[in-house]
Amino acid sequence: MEGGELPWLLVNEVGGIRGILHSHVPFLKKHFHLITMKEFLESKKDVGKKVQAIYLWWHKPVIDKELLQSLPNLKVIANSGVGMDHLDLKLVASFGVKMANAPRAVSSSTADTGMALLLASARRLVEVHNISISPSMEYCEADILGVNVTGATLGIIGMGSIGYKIALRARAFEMNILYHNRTRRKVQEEQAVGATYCRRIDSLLQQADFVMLVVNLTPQAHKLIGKRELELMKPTATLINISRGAVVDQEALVAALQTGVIRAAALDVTSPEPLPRDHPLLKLKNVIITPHLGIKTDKATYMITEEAVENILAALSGLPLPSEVLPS
Ligand SMILES: O=C(O)[C@H](O)CO
Repeated sequence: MEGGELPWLLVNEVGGIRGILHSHVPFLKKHFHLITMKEFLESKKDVGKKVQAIYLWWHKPVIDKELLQSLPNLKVIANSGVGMDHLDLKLVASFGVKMANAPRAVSSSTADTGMALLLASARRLVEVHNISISPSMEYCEADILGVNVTGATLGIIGMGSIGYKIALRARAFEMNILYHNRTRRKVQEEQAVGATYCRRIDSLLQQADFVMLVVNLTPQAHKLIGKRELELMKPTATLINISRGAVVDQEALVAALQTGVIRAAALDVTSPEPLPRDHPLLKLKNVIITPHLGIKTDKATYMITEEAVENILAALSGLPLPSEVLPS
């Protein structure tokens, strides 16, 4: 890609599985000279001093000490999503580099993904689709019986902006809503979506028909849901994870799904992603897995790039970043 007077922005690749979408490139090129990781590495890194910003697309490129050392004029890293668990925030900050995420763009589309998984699992959409396209189309009624969403209790663990938007959607489905969050929401906010606060996760797990995980992956959230927590859930309950795979003890989840400790799981995130093709979760009928679909709509992904550009331009002009993330 040819250069100009524009600031240099490093991206993992254009297109491909881990590359920014081709449709975003004209917009990015209005503001930046783009350089891909491949071009950067092929340049024997001597263009490193030109790079002022990195746009992380689906957690790539990997930001390590070696990369940071080879980019002496790097000012900012913008992330294409809200979760920053793939970045060593302290390491990045120690190089004087600012970081930003994209909370504005992600919350509605991620909440939609959560609700889509909830509905699909409740009504066994993948199984019934497979029956519908099978040559014989033979099935018994029991094979397609789902569970009710209307009137069921949804337990949301993690009531940030995504969790709250899930509550808004669940209310329209006439669900009872419980939530757990480190900080309790204001009473007016709870009332607006009809959500009841559970100080203890255990009590939410015991009451919910659907448990939705929406927490950030912090050290405290690692394997937050393990054997003990799964055993607290109702045998008719469904676990939905749109957070991070590591929030669930996957071995315990497989056992719980195989032995009927819980009814089903719908997972947009796993650990690792994707799972090895022989992983037991891929063989279970009561599991739906999607490939970290999260925000992936044409509009939301574009909004993420717009939010990233806004943050990068602010950092390069020495202005406050609209969605700066600081190491805790
Ligand atoms: O963190 C997010 O916003 C999504 O999961 C993409 O990583």
